[in-house]
Order: sequence, then structure tokens, then C-alpha cells
Amino acid sequence: MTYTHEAGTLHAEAGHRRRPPWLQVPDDVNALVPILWPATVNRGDDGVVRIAGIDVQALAAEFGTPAYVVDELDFRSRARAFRDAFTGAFGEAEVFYAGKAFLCTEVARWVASEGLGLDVCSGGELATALRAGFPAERIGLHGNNKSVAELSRALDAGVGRIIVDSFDEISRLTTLAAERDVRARVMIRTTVGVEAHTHEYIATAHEDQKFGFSIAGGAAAQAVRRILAEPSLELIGLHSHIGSQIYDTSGFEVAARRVLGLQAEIRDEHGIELPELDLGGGFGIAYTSQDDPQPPEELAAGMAVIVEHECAAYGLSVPRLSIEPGRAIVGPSTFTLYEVGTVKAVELDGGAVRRYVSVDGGMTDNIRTALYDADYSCTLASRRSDAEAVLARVVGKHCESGDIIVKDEFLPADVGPGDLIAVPGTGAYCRSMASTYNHVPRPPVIAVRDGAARVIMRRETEDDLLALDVG
Ligand SMILES: Cc1ncc(COP(=O)(O)O)c(C=O)c1O
Ligand SMILES: N[C@@H](CCCC[NH3+])C(=O)O
Repeated sequence: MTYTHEAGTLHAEAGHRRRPPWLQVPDDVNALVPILWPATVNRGDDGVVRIAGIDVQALAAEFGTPAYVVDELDFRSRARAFRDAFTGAFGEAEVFYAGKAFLCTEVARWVASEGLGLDVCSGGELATALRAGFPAERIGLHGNNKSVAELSRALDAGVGRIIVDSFDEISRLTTLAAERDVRARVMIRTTVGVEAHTHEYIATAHEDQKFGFSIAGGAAAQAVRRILAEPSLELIGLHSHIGSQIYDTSGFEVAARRVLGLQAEIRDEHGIELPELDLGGGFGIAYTSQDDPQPPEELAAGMAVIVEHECAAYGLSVPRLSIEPGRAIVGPSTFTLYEVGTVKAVELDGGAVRRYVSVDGGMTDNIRTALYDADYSCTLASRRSDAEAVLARVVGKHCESGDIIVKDEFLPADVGPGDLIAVPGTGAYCRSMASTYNHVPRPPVIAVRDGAARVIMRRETEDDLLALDVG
């Protein structure tokens, strides 16, 4: 590499000016920003990052890299915090962990033992929950295109609620429930027409998208009529999910107002008040030092005020509330550990230099940067460094120039092959959205707790990949 220290300093200064406005030059490039990491993460006296008392060198030596490392007690305490905050604020409330964020049988058991329900949205997630022995009556099934097989399995297992999303599904479910001589407990997924302040691909309550029945267009009221007329369906409530990675409670306020407006119309037309109300998930987490998410107690207190106020305005009693957080429970509990393979100093216009730090994973284990332009942070985890902080981009090993994990971060200038990099906040929608592009096997999930580490989802192997190839 032709990057001299002297030139590096000059270039680094130019690089500082090329950083995105939110990215601060760190006073100490070794410091860990607490909001981004599980509480048990710290840098030991030897400079190595530890989680639950285990250093990342030991984790890499035993389990290899890349690997997702999840702090079990952190996950459990976030799950409990949501449960306690919402039962505290509403008296009675239910928290369904959204398994799409990350699910395996062990995590399903953590969720069950913390007293939460589970939101699944496919046959595969349902199968995982059932294999874990998750109580079926505490499972909710979502999906805009549930198959006959998925609905049948849900009915046979006795899931507690099916959130219906289309008129076709209502017909399908009516037939399947009648054939089994059961009464399916259903909620209606409504579209409330809210433009949530998040990336357009993860907003789900504006009118022009695939989910739900529109309240404004009258489809939701029509779905209520259809379901109430079917003896094999029991309508237990209305559901709204406005999107994901949302910090601003104003979207929930509008959603609650519109859904409860429908609840009032139902009372006026049919003489009933539906007993349950689900306001979905979507609570944002910190991915960088600039993010400042609300803690569950504040969210719960804010939502209680909103729901009580709207119910009072419509003269309704407060329904039993449920929510479906996924990201906010599992996201911050996990980091991904990578090993650096190559480093390039790339000269940009104006003489600035950006360090391209290539690691042994990439867009197959974290597609969020490429898909949503998401921001992440990272740290040199295997040692402390006294080198200056330089602007770096952490990239993967795949055949795409968009294969970026961390777009912009300050890393020590001496980061090089063999170093370990940890990227926090990767518990949600990373392993669950992982792919095998370029035939790169998917990383394992390692759970740590009280100084012990174990595999809860093993690393995929080349044999796993080739097992599907029957040619
Ligand atoms: C219906 C539903 N509920 C819950 C969630 C969980 O969202 P999050 O992980 O952002 O809390 C999602 C995903 O956006 C969803 O579609
Ligand atoms: N997968 C998305 C969120 C969508 C969640 C499901 N509706 C993310 O990574 O942020």
C-alpha cells in the first residue's frame, strides 16, 4: 500500500471534511457509545472488546467469523421492559415479539419464558415457534398472502389470532375453519393512511401499498361486515402497523385516532365494541451515536395517553392493547463480528482518502445498508489503537460495489488484515434477511450469557448449500 503516514495525515484531514454531517470525529476512537451496545459490552484493560465477560478474540477463535453474537440477558431484559412498560401503562396489555426480526427455536423459548406472545408471518416462522413448543394460543399469524397450507396449520395448531389482510383470505379462512368446525379468532389489518417518517420500503400504512384494508376507502368497514356474518370467524379486534424504525410517536397518534374512529363506527353500525386493539411494532433503535430512541416506558406512557384520549373522545371503553415490537427487542442485543481481510486507501475528489476495509461477510449477512441506505457504526474490537481516526467504509466480499456494511465510520488508521471489527445493532433483520449470494454460507448466531457462549443457530456449510443442488 502506498499510503504513507505523512500523506495519510493530510488525507485524513481532508477525509474528515468528507464525512456525512452527522458523523462526529471521535475524541477517542476506541470508545464504545453505550446506546449502541448491550450493557455487558466493554473494552477490557487489554483493549479487547468483551461481551458478557467473553472477549471477542476467544469468540472468533472458537466460532469463526463472521458471526452474530447475541446477549441473551440483554434480549430478555428488553423483552421484559416492553412487557412491564405496557402492562404498567395500560393495566392489561400484551406484547407480541415480531419473529420476522429474528427467530430460531431458542429465541422463541426466551420469548415464551419472558411471558410475551409471538407474531409470525409465514409457515416457516410458525413451524419454528411450534417446534420450540411456543404456546399456540399466544401466537398471532400475519401475512398479506397466507396460503391454504399456512392457514390450515395455524387453525390445526390453535393459534390465538389470525390477522386477516384481504377479502380472499376471509373467504379462504371461513371455509377452512368451517371444515374443521372451529371458530377462528381474527383481527383486521387496517390501513390508516399515515405517512410514517421512515424509509419508504419499510413504511406500511400509506394507502398505496399491499398491506391491509383501507379505512378511508371503506374496505375495512366492509371486512368487518363480512367477518361478522361468518359464524366460523370471531372478530376480536382491529390492527394497525404503520412501519418500522420509527422514532416519532405522532404516526401512532394518527393511527390510533383512525382505528378507534372505525371502532366507533362499528359500535354505531353493529352495536358492539371489539375487545382488542393492536397498534403493531416499529419502534426505532439507535444505529449510530446520533439516534435517540424513546425507552419503552416513555413509549407506553405516550401511547396510553393517546389511546385513552381517543377512546374518551369517541365514548369508547379502552380495548385490551397489544403491540408487536421486533427490532427494539432483538436489534440492540446483537453485534456482528467480522475479520478484516484487506484494506485499500482510495483517493477521492479533492485529495481526500477513504479507507475501504473489507471484511469476511457483507450484504449476505446485512442487506439493510444496500436495501434501505441504512446507517451503521462499528469499532475495532480485537485491540485498542493509538493511531489517528480516519474515515473508513466497511465493505463485504461480494461481487457488488453496493456491498457496503458501514457506509461511514472513523476507524484507527492502522486497521489491517486479521483485526476484528464489531458492528452493533445487527440483531434485527440481518440474519433473518440473510442470503447465500455468491454461495457464501450464512453465519452462525452465538448466544452469550454469564461468561459462557453457545451456538443457537449453526454456521451454514458448503455442504448445506450443495445439498440443494440435485443436478
Ligand atoms: C405487522 C408487523 N408487526 C410488527 C412488525 C415489527 O416491526 P419492528 O421490528 O420494526 O418493531 C412488523 C415489521 O415491520 C410488521 O409488519
Ligand atoms: N426488514 C425491515 C423492516 C420491515 C419489517 C417488516 N414489516 C428492516 O430491516 O428494517
